[in-house]
Amino acid sequence: MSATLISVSQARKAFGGLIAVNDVSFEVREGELIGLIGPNGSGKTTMLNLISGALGPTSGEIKLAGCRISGLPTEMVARAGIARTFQLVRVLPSMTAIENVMAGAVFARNRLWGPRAHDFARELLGRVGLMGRENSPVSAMTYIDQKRVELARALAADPQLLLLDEWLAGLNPSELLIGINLVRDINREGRTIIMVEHVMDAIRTLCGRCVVMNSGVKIADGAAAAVLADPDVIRAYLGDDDA
Ligand SMILES: Nc1ncnc2c1ncn2[C@@H]1O[C@H](COP(=O)(O)OP(=O)(O)OP(=O)(O)O)[C@@H](O)[C@H]1O
Repeated sequence: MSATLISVSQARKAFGGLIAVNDVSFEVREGELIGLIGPNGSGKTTMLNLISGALGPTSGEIKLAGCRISGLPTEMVARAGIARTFQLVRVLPSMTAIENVMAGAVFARNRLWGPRAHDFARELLGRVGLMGRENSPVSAMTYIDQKRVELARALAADPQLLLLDEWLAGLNPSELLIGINLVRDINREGRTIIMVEHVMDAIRTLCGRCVVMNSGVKIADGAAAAVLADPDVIRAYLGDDDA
């Protein structure tokens, strides 16, 4: 069995009186692709924010390959090997696609500069389906293409762990198929992935394992098929009245 890459121990995040993440623990092993799922407002994005360092936990601890990362600033977490995409895309609109991706390479564990960063960024844009669009200003791109740029930028950091926050949301059926294959390929290359996703077909197809949150609490953690058939999980999604 592969080694533990990320371990989340009793992570808690309170916003005033609201406990968005309530003493959640789970581990992800090297090479795994797990789904972090749950109904709206269940704490998934907050969990990603804790892992990426965008937020510090109120209590608890997060370790990457055995080293504590919780409480570190985002740049240091990025440098340690965690990259992410955002639910609402965050690209640098005044820059071109390739400039955005090259900006990601600066945060790589092995920083790349100049022509090497440029070549790598071009290769990554090709991978996400944007070959020939390197010099397009991001502000002139569609939302979906901006998502592609953001994924390429995350990959440019050469992360050990990639966090995808609803990266497949909003894709049409043919784009979804391409997106699913892309995520699968990225994982098969050895990159560990945690994906927050509402597209259940993608979860079923891609994720060996799922962690399920509801109202800040982890309610299930196991093989995707078993978890999605768990009555507690179904109840959480449908609400008590419909379960
Ligand atoms: N910065 C913040 N300040 C106050 N409350 C917050 C903040 N961020 C999140 N919350 C609250 O924490 C709870 C969990 O939100 P979060 O965005 O983590 O859920 P989610 O599972 O990602 O939801 P969705 O699937 O809708 O994106 C929600 O009640 C949300 O309103």
